[in-house]
Amino acid sequence: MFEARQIMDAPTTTSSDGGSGGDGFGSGSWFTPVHRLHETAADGRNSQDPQHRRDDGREQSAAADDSWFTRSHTPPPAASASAPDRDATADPTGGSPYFQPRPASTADRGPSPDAILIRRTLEEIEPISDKVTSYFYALVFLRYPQLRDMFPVAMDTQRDRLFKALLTAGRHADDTGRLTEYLSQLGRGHRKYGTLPDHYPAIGECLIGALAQYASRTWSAETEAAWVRAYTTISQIMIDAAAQDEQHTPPWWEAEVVAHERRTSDIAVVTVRPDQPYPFRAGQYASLETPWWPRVWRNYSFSCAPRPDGLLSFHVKAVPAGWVSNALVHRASPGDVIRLGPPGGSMTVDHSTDNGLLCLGGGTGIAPIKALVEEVAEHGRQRPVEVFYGARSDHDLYDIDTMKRLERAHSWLSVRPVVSERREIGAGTRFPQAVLQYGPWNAYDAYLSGPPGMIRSGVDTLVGVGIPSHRIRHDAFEEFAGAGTSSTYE
Ligand SMILES: NC(=O)C1=CN([C@@H]2O[C@H](COP(=O)(O)OP(=O)(O)OC[C@H]3O[C@@H](n4cnc5c(N)ncnc54)[C@H](O)[C@@H]3O)[C@@H](O)[C@H]2O)C=CC1
Repeated sequence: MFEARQIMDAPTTTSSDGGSGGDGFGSGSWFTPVHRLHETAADGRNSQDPQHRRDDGREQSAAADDSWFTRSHTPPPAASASAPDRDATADPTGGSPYFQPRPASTADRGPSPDAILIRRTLEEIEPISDKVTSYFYALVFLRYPQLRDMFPVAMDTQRDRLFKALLTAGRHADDTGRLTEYLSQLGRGHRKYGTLPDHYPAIGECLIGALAQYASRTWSAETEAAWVRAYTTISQIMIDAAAQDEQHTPPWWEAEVVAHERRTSDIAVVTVRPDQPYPFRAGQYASLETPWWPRVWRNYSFSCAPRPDGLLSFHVKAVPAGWVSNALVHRASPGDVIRLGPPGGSMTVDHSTDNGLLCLGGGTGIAPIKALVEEVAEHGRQRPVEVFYGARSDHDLYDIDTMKRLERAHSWLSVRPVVSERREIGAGTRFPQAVLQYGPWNAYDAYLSGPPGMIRSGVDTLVGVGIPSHRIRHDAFEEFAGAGTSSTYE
């Protein structure tokens, strides 16, 4: 058994300003970060202010495992670990040997030695991941009790996020392009939690400690060294992205609720006014924190394109045990102030093509589809946009009036409600398969938003009718993370 603390002299990346401080985080440890986030954010908000401290990795993956909102999934980018022509000087990985692009000839031979070792660990712990997660957090809170305040009081659904994000990053170790994009977004998103570079060594140490404890069959000095290299790179990418972001963006935005419209007993359209300009694109999402559940963040897609008055809207459905969603639907009212994290996701319109847009929105998944339609309208170039709006019942088509209004205003837009469960037996239409009754879709890009099952089945359906997967966009729910159950996201 290898114990993380026995390898304090493991490879480190040091810098004059980034060494471990005397605050108990990673002192004398490894994974030393290069960049230090400034104590005071660009907007003057002090990330050390206990009022404003945010949980470190606890929601590490607002990007990582909250299914649909994880990060927008665009098909695998061309860049990968095997890209032979990568510009080494622009390498955001800091030139780690772990992520060194391999020549195509060797890349073709399969995963790197480190990736093989990491995958073996992951395979061993997968059946007992619950235990490993608990042990990991026990280590974090025991060894670094000062980190406890950064996590929500109740860890329930938050519990495995940080750990899953770390494992996810490890799992995709060889896919440099996607991993860098994922980790950069993760690093930027962590600013709202008050995460500092000095926190990373502590988390890394506990990660290795938990893995060493539970992956005893496959653990070895080589495996440990592979994980250390991986984590060093992972944290460096996140730290660098956060430091860069800090130059021009606040860690979070305060936003006042200016309108709260109940559409059904459990769905509300919430409109907020951010305290300063909030740049985003239609199709993206933001994480929201309410005053009632500090440090609990959930992601919601914007239901509007950027507006001249700067207001933002979200469609929120109160789900069972959904702390944030229930608060937003049943408690929030004009005058309340919530917090917004930075925008995330890449389910955005590609304006470089004239392809039509085939949009599938299921339930509250219609929100970002409406935003995409608005952006196409504002862009001015007429492209066919075909929206299929899936709901279980007529009652659940809570936004059909708005969508139909948009359809009347734009000749290039068609909106088709698809109701899957009707009173009359056999009267419902299957969604998303309903698109098969129309088409052809080969000159369309597809945008999917809704429950994970709908997205999976939608992707299968669309690939089946000939839309190549690189032209199908949706927010990822499994790409870099353990799939959430419907209770882990709102
Ligand atoms: N960017 C995104 O992808 C967004 C995703 N969402 C997610 O959308 C979901 C909305 O929930 P509800 O409004 O309760 O939707 P819902 O459960 O009522 O389903 C909406 C539609 O999807 C279909 N559907 C559901 N599960 C399916 C499956 N396994 N296979 C095929 N079709 C399926 C239903 O038949 C219905 O037509 C939530 O999970 C929410 O997190 C919400 C907003 C944005």
